[in-house]
Amino acid sequence: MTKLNLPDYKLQSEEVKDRFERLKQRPVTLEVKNLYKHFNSRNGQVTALKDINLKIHKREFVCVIGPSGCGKSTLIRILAGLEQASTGEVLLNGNAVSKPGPERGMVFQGYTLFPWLTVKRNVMFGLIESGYGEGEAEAEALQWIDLIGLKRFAESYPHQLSGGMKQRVAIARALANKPKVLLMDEPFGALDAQTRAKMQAYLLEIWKNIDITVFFITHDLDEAIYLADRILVLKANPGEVQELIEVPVPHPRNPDQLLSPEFLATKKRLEELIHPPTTDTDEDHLNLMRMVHVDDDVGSVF
Ligand SMILES: Nc1ncnc2c1ncn2[C@@H]1O[C@H](COP(=O)(O)OP(=O)(O)OP(=O)(O)O)[C@@H](O)[C@H]1O
Repeated sequence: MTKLNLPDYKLQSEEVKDRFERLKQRPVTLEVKNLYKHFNSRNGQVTALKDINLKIHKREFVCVIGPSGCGKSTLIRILAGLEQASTGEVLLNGNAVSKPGPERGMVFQGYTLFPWLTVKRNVMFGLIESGYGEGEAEAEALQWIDLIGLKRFAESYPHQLSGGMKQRVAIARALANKPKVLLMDEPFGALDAQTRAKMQAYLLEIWKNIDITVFFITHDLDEAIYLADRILVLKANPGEVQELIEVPVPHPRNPDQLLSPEFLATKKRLEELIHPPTTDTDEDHLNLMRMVHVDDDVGSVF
């Protein structure tokens, strides 16, 4: 097998370097400071998050990856104000976050639409809650429904929509309240590969056109690289920052870049971080010895 000669994932073209320079000059929208989260469990205290520090700039797209149990969902729930930090703080445009608020829209994996409401009513829901009158909320909701390409389905119910369409409505519903930050916890995790790819392109298109900062959890390395400006890699037990990677893939993103050297170099680095090579255990050696002993031909393979 030919070995690919990949560049260092830290190597950035002038174009990418310039983009990060500009990005870092934008105001900080979301800041996490010295954040710890402990849970009490039957087996004692679990430190789900340890000393997390992070500054996310206006209109930045940050993806979060890490092994199961590294605290991704706990972190996004704290950012959403659904969970409290044990110590440390979260600041949104300099103000401490302690509960959910309209400046943070949320889209999670399960289809969280109200099944008894039409698409239009689902999108209107948050607007009515925040004080819009019926007519105004309807006009605003219809604009968002149009933007997500579901105008024909405004009067449909969630069960009449495909998975991808439901998530588009969930995105429209979150964005209708004009949040500053969109918090997404594996929003495309339940979709088939083709729909997922469409949703990624679609999300990037929306992000390009509106003033929104995105914090996006995923298990899919390609998805993280394709979408993110930076990727936050967490490790487990305790959940802490392992690396914050500046994705060296230029914008605008397109699916052809999935095979570009900088994309593959970033993926290789993420794989090293997420799935470090396992070392041989005593057990592996025992099994090998057993194989060599029982067979006359097997031995020649080694
Ligand atoms: N309410 C809770 N009570 C006790 N422990 C919890 C609670 N919520 C999370 N934990 C623990 O905190 C750690 C982080 O959990 P969390 O669900 O945030 O991880 P995750 O990275 O989102 O995992 P996954 O990728 O599997 O969804 C785990 O050890 C989990 O068992």
